[in-house]
Amino acid sequence: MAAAAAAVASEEEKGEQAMEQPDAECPAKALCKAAADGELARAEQLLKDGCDYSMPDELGVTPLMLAAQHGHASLVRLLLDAGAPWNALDRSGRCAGDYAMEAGHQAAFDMLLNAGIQAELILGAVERQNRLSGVPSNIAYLKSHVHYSENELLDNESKGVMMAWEKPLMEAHAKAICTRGGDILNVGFGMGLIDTAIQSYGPASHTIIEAHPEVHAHMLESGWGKKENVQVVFGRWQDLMPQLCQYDGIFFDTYGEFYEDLRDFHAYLPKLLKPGGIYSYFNGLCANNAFFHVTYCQLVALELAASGFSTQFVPLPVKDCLDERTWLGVKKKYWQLDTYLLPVCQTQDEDET
Ligand SMILES: C[S@@+](CC[C@H](N)C(=O)[O-])C[C@H]1O[C@@H](n2cnc3c(N)ncnc32)[C@H](O)[C@@H]1O
Repeated sequence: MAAAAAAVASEEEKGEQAMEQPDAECPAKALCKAAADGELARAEQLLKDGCDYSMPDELGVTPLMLAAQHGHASLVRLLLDAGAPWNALDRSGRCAGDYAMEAGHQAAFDMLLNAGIQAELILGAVERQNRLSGVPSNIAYLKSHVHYSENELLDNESKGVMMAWEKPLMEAHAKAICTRGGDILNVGFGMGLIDTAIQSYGPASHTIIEAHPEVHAHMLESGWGKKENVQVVFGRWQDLMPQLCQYDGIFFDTYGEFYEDLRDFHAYLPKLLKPGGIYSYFNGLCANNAFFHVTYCQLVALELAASGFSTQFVPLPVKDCLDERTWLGVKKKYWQLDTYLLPVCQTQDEDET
C-alpha cells in the first residue's frame, strides 16, 4: 500500500523534531493529551490555533492513535476531518486502526475503517487512470528464473513465490471451492498445493492456468499434463479469458501482481463462475499490518458486492503454521499476521437462499 508507506516516512521525520519544546509551550503535546483524555473542546481550540494534527511523539504515536486507543470516537472524527492521516504508522508499525482494534473500540474502529476504504477507493481510481496499459505488473518475474526446493518456490531474488507453510490454507481453499464438485479452475500453480488438494475431491474437470515457463515445465515434468481430468493451460490469465468456460469453483493466487490485477480478475467473475459456484482467492493483501489487511478485506468485499457477489471471511489461525525457521533463506516475510481470513464468495442470490 503505497499511501501507507509514504505516511510512515513523513511521520518518522516529524518524530525526530517532535515534542522538543517544554510541556507548557508545546501544542502538539497538548493535542496528544487532549486526544488521549477525550477533551473535544480543547482539541478543537488547539486545531483552530493551528496545531499540527499529525505531529507524533518520540515513538511515532499521533493524536489520532491516542484517540483511537482510548476509544474517543468524537476525537477520532475531529482529527480525521482535520486531515490526520488514517494510515500513519508508529515506530512499531501500528496505525490508529490497530490501536482501536487492539483496545476493542468499535465506533473508533469503524470510523477509521471507513476512512481507509474511502481513501483506497480514491487512490485505486487514480492509479487506474495512471496505469500503463498492456504492461503486465509482473513481467520481470515471468521472464526470470525460479528455484524449487522441498519447502518453497523462490524467485530470482529469493522472495517466496509459494511456501509449504501455506499447505493447510490451500487445503481449506480447495475444500471451499470443491463443495459442489463439477468443474474447477485454479489460476497460478506455484507448488501445486491447492491442485493436489483439489484432485482429492475428484472434480469432473480441473483447469490450471500458469504463466511462468519454468513453473509450467515443472508441472509437466511432475505429471500434471497426463492426469485425466486436468487441463494445463500455459499463459497469463489476462490473455486466456476468451477461451475459458464456466466453473463451479474458482481459485485465484498469482505472484507479483497487485490489487488492481485481482480487481481486473473479479470483473470476469460474473462470466466465469456458474450460478451457485464458489470463488476464493489467496488473501495476502497488506499481510504485514492487521488493520490494513482488514481494510482491504472490506474493500474487496465491497467491490465484489457491486458485481453481485457476497463474501464471507472464515478465520483460520496460522500461528502454528509458522516458526522462526520458516523464513530462513527467504528475502521477504510476506505474512506477519496470526489469523488468515479465507474468503468464500458466492453470487448474492445463492447465498441468500
Ligand atoms: C503463489 S503461486 C500459487 C501457489 C498455489 N496456489 C499453490 O497452492 O501452490 C503463484 C503462481 O501464479 C503464477 N502466475 C503469476 N502471474 C500469473 C498470471 N498472470 N497468470 C497465470 N499465472 C500466473 C506464478 O508463476 C506462480 O506459479
